[in-house]
Amino acid sequence: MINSLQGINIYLIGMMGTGKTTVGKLLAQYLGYSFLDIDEVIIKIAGKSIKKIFMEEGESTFRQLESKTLSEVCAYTKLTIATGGGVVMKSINWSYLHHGLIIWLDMPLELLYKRLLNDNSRPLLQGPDYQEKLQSLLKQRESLYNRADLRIKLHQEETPEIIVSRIVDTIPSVLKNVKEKT
Ligand SMILES: Nc1ncnc2c1ncn2[C@@H]1O[C@H](COP(=O)(O)OP(=O)(O)O)[C@@H](O)[C@H]1O
Ligand SMILES: O=C(O)C1=C[C@@H](OP(=O)(O)O)[C@@H](O)[C@H](O)C1
Ligand SMILES: [Mg+2]
Repeated sequence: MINSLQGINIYLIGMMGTGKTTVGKLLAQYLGYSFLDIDEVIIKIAGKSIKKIFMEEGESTFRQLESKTLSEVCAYTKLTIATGGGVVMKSINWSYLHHGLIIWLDMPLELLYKRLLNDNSRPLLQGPDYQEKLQSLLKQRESLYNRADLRIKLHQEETPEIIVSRIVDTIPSVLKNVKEKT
């Protein structure tokens, strides 16, 4: 399977907290790929946290940095890339994502609520009504996530290792479609 990927990048998309960053690192190791987290690249470029970028410069500056970073990384190969949950909202970003294989980590809100309960690093979820915010974001984004090449349903807590093995087992079923894009 690894050879038949031919170095094509893998983009993980999905809501905040689904495990894109955690699973992406392990998946990269398994595939012999390098790992990149778009949020981490932005933090390095801006020299501050995502939360601070939102606070001091606003979401639209963050979204511009996100698109710019994505456009630059898609020039490389053999990368597993964890995107931020909102990357699907800008149509230009799809032209970058489509350079590779797009995988949606799809997790029910109930599990996400638990994961994100004590997390204060995600600026869009601050405040006691974070569950409503998360629900409304999913409503806006679900049909966009559904454009992914592959959807991995995470209906219960599973270890990152198990999730990686499920991804790896499912990739061959979509490789033909992906090669047609390249
Ligand atoms: N499979 C998993 N099982 C248990 N906890 C997980 C799993 N994947 C991620 N987490 C935890 O959930 C939180 C969000 O994970 P993260 O990888 O940052 O998600 P994302 O990048 O999609 O926002 C982190 O605290 C992480 O340690
Ligand atoms: O869903 C979003 O709009 C965001 C998700 C975050 O990344 P994760 O999905 O890795 O948490 C980060 O990019 C930023 O806080 C905005
Ligand atoms: Mg992340």
